[in-house]
Amino acid sequence: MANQQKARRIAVLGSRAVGKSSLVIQFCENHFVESYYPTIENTFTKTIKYRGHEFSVEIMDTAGQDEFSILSSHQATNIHGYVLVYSITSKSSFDMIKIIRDKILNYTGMDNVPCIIVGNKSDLNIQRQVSEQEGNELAAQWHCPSIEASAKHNENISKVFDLLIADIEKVNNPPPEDKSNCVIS
Ligand SMILES: Nc1nc2c(ncn2[C@@H]2O[C@H](COP(=O)(O)OP(=O)(O)OP(=O)(O)O)[C@@H](O)[C@H]2O)c(=O)[nH]1
Repeated sequence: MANQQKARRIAVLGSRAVGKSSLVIQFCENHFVESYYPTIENTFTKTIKYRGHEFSVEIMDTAGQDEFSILSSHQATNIHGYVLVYSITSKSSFDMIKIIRDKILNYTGMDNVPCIIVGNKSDLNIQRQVSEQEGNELAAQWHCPSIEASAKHNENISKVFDLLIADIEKVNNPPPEDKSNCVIS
């Protein structure tokens, strides 16, 4: 049973041109696309190993969101975890992931969902508009991991998906409750 693959669905969301497709293509196909082609929607699959288990992961690369776009049902439901991407060079893209997460929570009716905050384009430090601390503070508020990455330089890209799978598994297989403090009267 240990070798049986578990299927997981991940959606990658964020503003336009923050590097969602670049990040997914770097992860699944190991190359960087310099040119910019706006995405409508694309799905990729990849096997990820996490703690001795193999996960068959379907990654949905979505069109860039703005405050007026509406999540489609398949972007918000039947998804195990979300990669919320902003660019460290764009404060508005950072603000957009807060709007997107609110839309996901509204849509799913959940208080929290497994996700990871990704500050992409970390190679463009000179154009930085969002500090690493701002990303970390938001992650602390949402109880999720955050990471800065560069799809261009393939920095921290596979870590994004490892951390998200870990966050998803925390929800699906929570550690056993510590009953040591139970008092039976
Ligand atoms: N310097 C740098 N450029 C990047 C990086 N990631 C993506 N880009 C560039 O940013 C532009 C947009 O990248 P995409 O991956 O198409 O962005 P997207 O978020 O998928 O865009 P939409 O499909 O419109 O939502 C492209 O020109 C990429 O080459 C990165 O890590 N560093």
